[in-house]
Amino acid sequence: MSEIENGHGLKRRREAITGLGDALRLLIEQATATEAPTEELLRAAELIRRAAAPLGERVRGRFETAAADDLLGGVRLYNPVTGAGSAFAPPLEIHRDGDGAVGTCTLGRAFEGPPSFAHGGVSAMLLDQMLGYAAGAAGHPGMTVRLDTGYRRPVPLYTPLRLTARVAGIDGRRVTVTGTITTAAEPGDVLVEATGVFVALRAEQARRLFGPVLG
Ligand SMILES: CCCCCCCCCC(=O)SCCNC(=O)CCNC(=O)[C@H](O)C(C)(C)COP(=O)(O)OP(=O)(O)OC[C@H]1O[C@@H](n2cnc3c(N)ncnc32)[C@H](O)[C@@H]1OP(=O)(O)O
Repeated sequence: MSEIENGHGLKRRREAITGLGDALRLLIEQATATEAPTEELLRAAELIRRAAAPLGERVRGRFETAAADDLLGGVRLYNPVTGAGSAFAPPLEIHRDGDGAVGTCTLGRAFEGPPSFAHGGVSAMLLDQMLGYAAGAAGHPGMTVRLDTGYRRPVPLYTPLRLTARVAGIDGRRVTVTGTITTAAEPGDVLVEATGVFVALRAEQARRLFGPVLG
């Protein structure tokens, strides 16, 4: 895409994608929490359909990477957990912390399972990403083959959360990673814990699975 060939164009596009992601997340939050009159819902649906139409005029196919992404550099703006451009992502922000990783996010209404608490599948999704990040950051990237989650206490909505992950063991192609979710205010009180097993792909597997994307 010629408009982003120079660095300035790429920066501007990434900012625009983040801005669109922010707007979509606001929309999802308001649309999930709303008790506005029915007429307002009907009007909003029409407006949203109209706003979506031009975005659909140029789209990428399943095996095409977003022009603003950098797969090998780890930039994935539409990742459903961390992507600033994803309407679906909280988004979870992750950074390295010593030999592990720490993440932060706050979950809104759209992630609700039991009333006023997060859906258990959402907690598993956040932890899968955390554990996978920690495996990669430790130099052992792989795909999840197993994820065990223990739900000790419900995860509250609208509450800053803190997630942790660290590699617990490496055995050939298998990396075992453990992680937790707590509130940011009470990092000693574990709400959810997880243990994941990640398997490094053999070169032939990586080619088979991701060849069409990487070219
Ligand atoms: C910085 C970037 C951050 C990125 C974070 C990403 C986080 C998100 C990660 C994901 O969500 S990945 C998507 C979900 N995962 C998948 O779709 C993976 C589906 N599984 C596969 O495609 C295959 O299992 C795979 C290609 C990964 C491996 O296939 P193999 O045929 O090579 O596996 P194989 O059966 O030979 O097992 C390899 C090793 O793993 C072990 N293993 C397999 N399944 C296991 C399991 N369920 N539990 C424990 N160990 C297991 C297996 O015993 C064996 O150990 P050994 O080498 O010691 O013999």
